[in-house]
Amino acid sequence: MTDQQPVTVTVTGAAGQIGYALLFRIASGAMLGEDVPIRLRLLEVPAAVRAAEGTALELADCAFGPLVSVDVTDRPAEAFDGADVALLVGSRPRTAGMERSDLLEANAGIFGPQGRAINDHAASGVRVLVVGNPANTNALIAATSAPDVPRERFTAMTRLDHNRAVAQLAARLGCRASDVDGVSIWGNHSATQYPDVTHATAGGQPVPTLVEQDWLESEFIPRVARRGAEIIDVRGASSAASAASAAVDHVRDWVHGTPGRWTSAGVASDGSYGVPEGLVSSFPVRSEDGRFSIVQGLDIPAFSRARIDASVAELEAERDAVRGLGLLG
Ligand SMILES: NC(=O)C1=CN([C@@H]2O[C@H](COP(=O)(O)OP(=O)(O)OC[C@H]3O[C@@H](n4cnc5c(N)ncnc54)[C@H](O)[C@@H]3O)[C@@H](O)[C@H]2O)C=CC1
Ligand SMILES: O=C([O-])CC(=O)C(=O)O
Repeated sequence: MTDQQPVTVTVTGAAGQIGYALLFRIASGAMLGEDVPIRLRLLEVPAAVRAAEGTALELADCAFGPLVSVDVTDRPAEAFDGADVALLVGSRPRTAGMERSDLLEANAGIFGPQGRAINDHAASGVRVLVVGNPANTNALIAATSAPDVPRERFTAMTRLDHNRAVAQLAARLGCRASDVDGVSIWGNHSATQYPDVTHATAGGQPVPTLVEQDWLESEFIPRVARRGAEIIDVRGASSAASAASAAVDHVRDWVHGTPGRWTSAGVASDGSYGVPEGLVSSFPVRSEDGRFSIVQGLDIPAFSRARIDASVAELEAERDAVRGLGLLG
């Protein structure tokens, strides 16, 4: 028996494909540790509550040591009540004929109310990871709707992009993913993102001395930035298990730290590297004492500057579109 208080983890979109890959990892202890009791709260739309209840039955059947309870609801206030960690996965996918502004508006209708529910009901130290696309702007909407929660507690997932970049480098160099450090994802979780190896090392060697610039420009950067589309093309559905794994990595590192290395996450900009304050942009980050901080003092060559600026311009356009719809307060 453990006398530790259970940690409440809320997952939205629990009946979706990422939810199905994510919940079992969380319940097994992969995210917070095998000795940390977990209370799961699953939020779904009414039509998918029964499917989420089916997943809850399967979670019970795994007899995971850390899992204390699973509750399923379609009410955000109930789902986020006392939440210590909130994984916002459920979102409105883009469908045929939908303009980008329609997509932003539909998602604001989800992430605005969920942000308010987090503001009003979550635990005071809540940590929020937005996975549902467009993740960065959805995180901005949720954070804006939760004025009492510090901005730093709202993050967007670019860890999948980071992991993809690390994996591509490891494959190219014939080393293990764990030998690679110092990769940075900048900007938006979209095709404009900039996977940056300027400061990366592999087995302690600077990556720029190990790979050709031409490979970086013509293969590595577009491959990482368009990997989501490649998965959809080859798999016939968007990435799910890898996205779930990245979400587990993101929260685990946020809670337990990144001693001696760095990773990437979408965090509220403090103006670092010329990214307008408040935008939720991906940066290289370290995690210490339960907080992410942007890695400071990196040299940004002109090649990188142009790519960071292009992705940040897209984030500004998304923010302005949402603001134009009257959705940012
Ligand atoms: N940031 C990243 O790196 C990645 C983000 N994604 C995004 O994650 C999201 C989820 O992906 P999948 O699980 O594959 O989608 P899915 O369509 O299989 O599941 C989404 C689930 O969300 C639920 N949902 C919709 N509105 C909701 C609401 N208001 N409250 C609670 N639940 C709600 C739906 O009923 C559905 O069960 C998508 O937006 C996808 O684009 C996917 C891969 C990577
Ligand atoms: O591209 C998509 O729709 C899913 C996604 O965000 C990714 O795999 O990075």
